[in-house]
Amino acid sequence: MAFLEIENLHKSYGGNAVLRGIDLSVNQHEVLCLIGASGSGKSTLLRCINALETIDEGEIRLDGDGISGPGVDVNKLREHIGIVFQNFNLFPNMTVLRNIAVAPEMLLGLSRDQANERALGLLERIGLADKANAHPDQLSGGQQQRAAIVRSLAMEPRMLLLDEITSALDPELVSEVLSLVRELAGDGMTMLLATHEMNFAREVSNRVCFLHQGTICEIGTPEQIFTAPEHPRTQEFLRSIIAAGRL
Ligand SMILES: Nc1ncnc2c1ncn2[C@@H]1O[C@H](COP(=O)(O)OP(=O)(O)OP(=O)(O)O)[C@@H](O)[C@H]1O
Repeated sequence: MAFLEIENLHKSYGGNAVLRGIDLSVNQHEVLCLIGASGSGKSTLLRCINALETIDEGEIRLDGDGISGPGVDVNKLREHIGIVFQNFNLFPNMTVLRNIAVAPEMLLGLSRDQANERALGLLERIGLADKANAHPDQLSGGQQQRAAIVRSLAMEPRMLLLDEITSALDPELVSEVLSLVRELAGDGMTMLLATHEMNFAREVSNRVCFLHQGTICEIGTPEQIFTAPEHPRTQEFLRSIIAAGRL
């Protein structure tokens, strides 16, 4: 049994069918990258998994337990599955330390000292302990994104969803964020990522999934997808990526 299982997932916005029968599974400790053109449904898929969107049809299971539909404890679900967004979404009025400590304190019941200690340990890990008392706007985009990633880690999630986490960054700041993701992958964190960074997807993924207009066209190892794609849509997408110098 896969760790995360998605079966026949459908999601529409009004008349716009964005996800059209997604079947996907992610194994424990696996890194799976979603690639595809803008609007293909990558973010929506991640948001459905984390219950930020309701689903119209289908089922999502985590470790065998249903996590979609009515009756699901959304707070519990979000303890288990962290999500990091393109725009960091750090709380602007809190210090970096509080940003990381607040959820473990409020939701996991850690004491303030324990939560701060956990947060500081995470900041040390990413070399930002000296920024603990700064506010997010005093950090670079790359530093903010790394802080947002460890904020998710502070909840000790079983899985992370990463939604275009480098898209809002200046190119010179991308690598520090990708290095952190690479490190998490090395530690065995189960991750589902939506990314436009093809070289990164190629390097860090166990499998790559190509989405086209809300359906999975092709899924395979990075080697297979990037060097021998079978589906004409995947081939076309990769040709355009190569022509743009992004692979
Ligand atoms: N809240 C919303 N309300 C209405 N339509 C939405 C909403 N969110 C997404 N959509 C639509 O759903 C489609 C898929 O969007 P989504 O953001 O999932 O694609 P994506 O593959 O992540 O794109 P990108 O690579 O640009 O982030 C798009 O047509 C988008 O306009």
